[in-house]
Amino acid sequence: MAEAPVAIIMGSQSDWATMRHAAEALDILGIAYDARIVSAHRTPDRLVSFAKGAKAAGFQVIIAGAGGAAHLPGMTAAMTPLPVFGVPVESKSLSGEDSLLSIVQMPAGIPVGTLAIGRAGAVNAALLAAAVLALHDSALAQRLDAWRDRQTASVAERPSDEG
Ligand SMILES: Nc1c(C(=O)O)ncn1[C@@H]1O[C@H](COP(=O)(O)O)[C@@H](O)[C@H]1O
Repeated sequence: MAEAPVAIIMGSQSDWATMRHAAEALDILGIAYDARIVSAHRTPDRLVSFAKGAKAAGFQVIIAGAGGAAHLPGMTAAMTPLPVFGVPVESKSLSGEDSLLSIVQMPAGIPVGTLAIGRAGAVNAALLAAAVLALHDSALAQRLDAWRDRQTASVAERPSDEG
């Protein structure tokens, strides 16, 4: 079994600026993860070996971030029974709409849980991964509740000039 229940994979080093927000959210929740660069286009053999072996390696959830022609989440989902959450990384040319559409429009039968473009999507992918793991981990469920309580408490009732 892998020591980390969550794999964060991304198509390029350049995606880490976005995907590190997923990693940070997992850190806050005390969830171990393994972050790797895997590209359906540039490292296809690495993708096949990772995706086919992910369950046997002990991963329980996969977060996959990619930009542009973002085939990574869908191709990963095609080769593993594990839940895959896809994060569209904001691209320079088309602002991430290309990434979003590449990830979200999967054919029936092979699902990818698709998040928002960019940082919000990366954070929410981590929170969804946490929610899945919390179904069978009551201590984590309590940490997740506490995280939400802190978020709620941090929202002021009125706007301030100081921001
Ligand atoms: N979409 C994919 C895949 C894939 O889907 O397998 N592999 C790399 N890429 C994307 O190419 C973009 C540009 O990559 P570079 O910055 O390395 O040129 C990245 O956002 C990456 O996710």
